[in-house]
Parts: sequence; C-alpha cells; structure tokens
Amino acid sequence: MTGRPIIWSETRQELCESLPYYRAYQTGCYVTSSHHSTKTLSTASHPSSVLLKDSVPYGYLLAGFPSRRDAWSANGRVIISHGGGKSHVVPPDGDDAAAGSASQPKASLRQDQSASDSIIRALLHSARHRLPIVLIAGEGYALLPWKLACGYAVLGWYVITDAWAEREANGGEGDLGYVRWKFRFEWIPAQGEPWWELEAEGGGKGWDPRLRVETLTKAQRRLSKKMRGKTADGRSGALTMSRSDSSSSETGHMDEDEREHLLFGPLDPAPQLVSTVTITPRSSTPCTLTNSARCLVCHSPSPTVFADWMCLQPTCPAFFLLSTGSPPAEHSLTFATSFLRPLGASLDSTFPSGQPPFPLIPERPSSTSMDQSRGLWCKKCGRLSCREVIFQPRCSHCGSTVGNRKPLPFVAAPTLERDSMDVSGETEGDARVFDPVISDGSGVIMSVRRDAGLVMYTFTFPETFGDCKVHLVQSDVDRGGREDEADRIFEEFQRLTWPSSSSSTEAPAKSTERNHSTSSTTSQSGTIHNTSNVEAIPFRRHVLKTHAGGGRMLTQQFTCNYGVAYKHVVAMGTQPLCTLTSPAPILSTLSLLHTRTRSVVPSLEQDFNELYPVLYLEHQKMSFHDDGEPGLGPIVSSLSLGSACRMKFRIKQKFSSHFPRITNRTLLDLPLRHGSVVVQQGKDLQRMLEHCVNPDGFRIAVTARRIDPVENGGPVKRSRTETSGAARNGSIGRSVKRKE
Ligand SMILES: O=C(O)CCC(=O)C(=O)O
Repeated sequence: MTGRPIIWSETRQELCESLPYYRAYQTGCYVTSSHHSTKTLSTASHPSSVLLKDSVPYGYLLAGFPSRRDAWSANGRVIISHGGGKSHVVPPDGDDAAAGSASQPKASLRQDQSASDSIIRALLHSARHRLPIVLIAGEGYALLPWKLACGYAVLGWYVITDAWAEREANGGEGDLGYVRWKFRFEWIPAQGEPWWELEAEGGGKGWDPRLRVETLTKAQRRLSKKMRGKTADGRSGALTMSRSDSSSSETGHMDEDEREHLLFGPLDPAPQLVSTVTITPRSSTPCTLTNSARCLVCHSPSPTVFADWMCLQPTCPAFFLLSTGSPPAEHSLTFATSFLRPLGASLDSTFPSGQPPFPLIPERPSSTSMDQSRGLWCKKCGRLSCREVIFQPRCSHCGSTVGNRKPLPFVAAPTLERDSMDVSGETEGDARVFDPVISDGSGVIMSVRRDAGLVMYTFTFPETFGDCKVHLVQSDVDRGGREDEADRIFEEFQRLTWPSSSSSTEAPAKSTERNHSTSSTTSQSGTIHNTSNVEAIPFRRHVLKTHAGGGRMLTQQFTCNYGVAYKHVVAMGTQPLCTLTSPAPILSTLSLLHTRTRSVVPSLEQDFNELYPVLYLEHQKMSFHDDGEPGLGPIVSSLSLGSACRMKFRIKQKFSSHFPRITNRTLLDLPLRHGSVVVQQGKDLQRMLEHCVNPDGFRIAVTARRIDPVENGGPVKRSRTETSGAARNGSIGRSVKRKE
C-alpha cells in the first residue's frame, strides 16, 4: 500500500478554500445551514411531531486522536468514529484492544454528549436519511494504517449506517463515565474502489510529496475523471452505478424524490452546497442498517455493535448495561464480528439518481467570473492550492498552472444611483438610497455639507471616544456630479493587474465592455490588456507571519504596498511611491485622496506617504481590525472602487465595558459605493474602534496613511532593486493588527 491520494493538501486553508463540501476551519465536521431553501417534509401523518430544523453535514474530517473503540476496518470501508466536541486528549491507557489503538493517546470526554449537540444532531440527521457524506483523513489521524505524508487527503463517499450512544468510563471506581455518540461510516461501492487500493506504479516506492515531486499515476488519472463526474472518454456525465438494489429505502423515512431534493435541491452552483431542511423525524432512533435488536425496557432498537448486545439509547434505564444489569468492563468490550463487515452494494442506493450528488474534485472557476477566490485542484499531482495570485495561479506542489490561463474579464465602473440621504434606511422606488446605520444610543451625530461638486457626510463620535470623526466624501450625483476620476482609476488598476495575453479567446463578461484609454487595448473578447511597459500592480495574497494554528496561512485579500515599508503581521515588501516611476493609478489615487481628505480636514498638512491597495474578488471581505501602529498619523483615508460595500465601525471588546449604556458594539455602518472616500480622523479611532469591510462583489480599495518611518521602527526602504521582482514579497511589511 503506497497511499497515493487523488485530492490532497498540506494546509487546512487549502482544503477549506478548495472544497465546497469542507469549509470547517475549526470543527471536524462541515455542517451547513446557511442555504435559503427550506422544505417541510410531510407532517400530516405526524401532526403532533416537533419540527426540527436540521443542517446537512457534507464533509467529515478524521483527524487527531481516536476515542475509545474508534476503528478503521475492512481496509477503510468501515470506519467507526466519534462526533461532536466536549473532548480533551489523554495519554494512552491501554485498555481498548478492540480499537487496535491501545498505545495512542485518546480523546476523552469532560461531560455527556447529547443528541441535540449541533454536530451530533446533524450527523444523526444524515444517518436517518442516509445522506452520502465525504470523509477526509488528516495527517494526525492515528488509525490510518499507512503514513499519509501530507496534511489532508479526501478519502471518498461514505454513508452513516448506524449511530448510537456509548458510555465512556473514565477509570475511576464506580464512575460510569460520560455519554459519547458514535457513528459507523461505510464506503459507498458505486463510486468504485478506494484510491488507496490502486496498484502502485513507479516501482512501488512510497508516495511522499515532501521528498519529491509526485504526479498522478495513470490509474489515478482514470479515477480522477470519475471523481470529477466525467465519463471515461472525458465527457461530463453521471457516474454510473447499479440501481438494481433499491430495497434499502425501505426504512420509509424519505422517498427517493425527497432525498434527491435534500441532496440536489440546494446543490446548484458551488459553493452553495448547503441546505437547511425542516424535517419531521419519524423516530427518535437513527437508522440501523446493520443488525439490530429491540430493548425490552424502552422498546427502541439498537444496533448490534458489541459481541454482547446492549441498549444504546441514552435515555433508557438499561442504557449500556449488560443483560446481567451491570456495566461492561471496558477491556472486555469487543465489536460484533458482523458489525465491522461491509454491507457492500446495498448502500449504492444512497446516491440519489445513481450518482454522487456533486463531484469530489472541485471545478475550476469560470474564466468569465470574478469569483476566483477559491483554491484550486491540480490535475497533474492532485494537490489543492490556495489562489495566491490573481493571474495564472500555480500548484504549490508541482508548479503546474492550475487556474485559468487568461486574464480576468474587465469590470466596468458601476453606474451610480442617486445618493439621496435617507437615514431611516427606507428605499424610494427602485433607487438605492444612502442609508448609513447609526446604532441607537451610540451618540454618533451626522451632518451633511455640499460643496464644489462633492457631498460630505461627517459622523462625529461622542467625546468619550476622544476627538474622533468619520467622513464620507463622494461626488454629489444628486446634483449631476460624476465619478469620472474614480472610473479612470478603476480601469487603470485592472489594466495593470491582469497582464496582457494575446491568446485570449474568452467571451466578454456581460455588460462589462467599454472603451479604454489609449494605453490599453481591448480584445474582441472584452478583456483589457496591459500593453504598456509600466510595471504591473503586484497584487497577491501574503503569508501571515503570526498564524497561531501552525502551517502556512495566507491573508484573505490580494494586496500590495507603496511607500513607507514597515513591519507587518504579513510577509510583504513595498514599492516606491515616486511621482516619476509609480504606476498612474497609484499617483491618481493619491491625488484624489489628498483633495477629498482636505475638503473635510483642511488642516491636513503633510501628504500621505503610504498607499495600500486591496483587491477583493467576489466573496472576499476584510474582517474587523484597526490600522493603529507606531508612527501612524491621525488621518487614514481610503478610496472605494467597483462594487458597493458596507463598512462597519465597532468598539473593541476591551473597551466595551467602558460604555455600559451602549448595547450594540457596532456604532456605525456605512454604505460605500464606487468613488466614495472614507476619512478616519483621530488617533483614538484606531485605539478604541475597529472596522471591517464587506463588499457586494469585485472591488478595489486604496488606503492612504502618513507614517513616521522613524517611529515605526526603521528608515524608508526605497531601493528599486530591493523591492522589485521576487524580493517584493520579502520580509518587509507592516504591523497592522489585521484579523484575516
Ligand atoms: O476596503 C476598504 O475600504 C478598507 C480596507 C482597510 O480597512 C485597510 O486597508 O485597512
């Protein structure tokens, strides 16, 4: 066995960004409940039943230490695992031979788990309705019988055949221990053989991407086609499976259509893999596909998990007691032989319509969409990589191009709607009105001024926050104003961000075509090309230096820096901010920011000396953070380009107790649109408040600051050679406390 996975990653971020069915950074089970579609399954026959709003678990991670009696059996076709939290890791106790892991540390409980705990409830829901679920193994999964040699690997499609509760004794005398829920997962044969059973090629040497570049073998490539939902000849199509045995739907919980809806209904476009389903449970007992027997005390069935049958319903007085009425000795508990044997083809009907509900291998994003922020799967080696650069991202393992080879489509500046102020947040007709939200009791006061074609909204914070103001300055579109300069800057940024490509043949993105300035050309496809010799804007995602979880972690957004170079939680370099050599959109932005900032803060004497452009692809945002750092001047000013967004200001947690009468920490929620300039005024603003930004779609923001380089800890680095090419993303960065 060489263990050559077909979908694998080194970091959790690569896994979670690439796989729409596994976005759980913290928990071991990806449960989703965010989908808008809900469905109530027939309740007429159960008028008194309680409606449960259940989430669907899509991916389950086998990682870390097993709990007692977890098992990897029949070469991974049967897996017994524990769900739900409330555990901590304890050293080996050697009393559980059945799990074959007596020498491993184990996850031990601190309190009872309950069927209503969110993850357990979702897994029970999955078991009841026999929903396919994807299992992923992590490097630390101690029961894997071979060395994984990478961080994570997708195993394949499983179904939960049984769910039950056990008592997990802690070893103390008379101690009954805590209730632990367990799940039996079984491989769904219709998907084919597990990849770890493929014949080894290449001399049978162990797969180890940490030692050498590994590429997929022929057999793996064949299997990967299936995992992409492609037929053997490469066409897109359903995975075939035998539908001859459909008898397993005889639990009567849900008919084929209902299950199909459950799985397919919400599955339309990735990443919306999610479903919130309102279900009337027909029984409090999860489905049991293996042998079961009924308890004489509670009359509920329990699966025959152990050689000695016990009632496994935690509410029953006979729960986890032998027929003698006494609890089993931990070391004498062994699995019933039949329980670890696969049920095989009878599970194939758990794939609705005869095929997995979605391909295991994620699709490449469409070249005409700005939703490019996801991770990518490499068809050469199977590695999942985060998209680190916008154009031509490469596999982090073998270096192959993994994204689209073409520049992204050009996005035209949005047509501006009227800004009429409406503090109540109501809309007039179809027009989107300016609707800042000032939270009740915040004491924030708004004033409006119009001058020189601009409209200026000023939000003054109460004195207790020091002398703080936020200004929003934008063209007065209600009085015929336009954002021509912002339009130009937005176009220029894109021209210098997507490098030229003469081979582009992509179709134009709808309503994005427009005329371009003379320094760029537009292909017939509507793609904008950089034909000048000006250096590209080096947007990329940077490595977070301070990632607590270990492993490589990238910032969410694509960023770069111009001007003062300083220490940062991310490893990034800086570009010179120079009137002769800096790219046109950088200089135009700086000039626009100076003009608009001085319209509300005429006392601004010194110019900004640092610009921080941020590019948000669709679905990206910036979490709460402040810009405070040594040497930061009192004014921070930023320009919004492209999609509209909301920018919120809230009191930092550590200061919330200073304001007992303010119940909502978010004091101000501002609507920004293309051309908006936000001016943050006052040092205390960064000290006491933090802000976040949530864009509606593709957006570029450029923030300007004045930094004292001496106070900030070092001289300004302006050497051209030092900041160009690869060195650009070196260790010089900034010290902003960004929460990515
Ligand atoms: O996206 C924005 O408008 C602001 C970005 C920001 O907060 C920052 O760069 O610190």
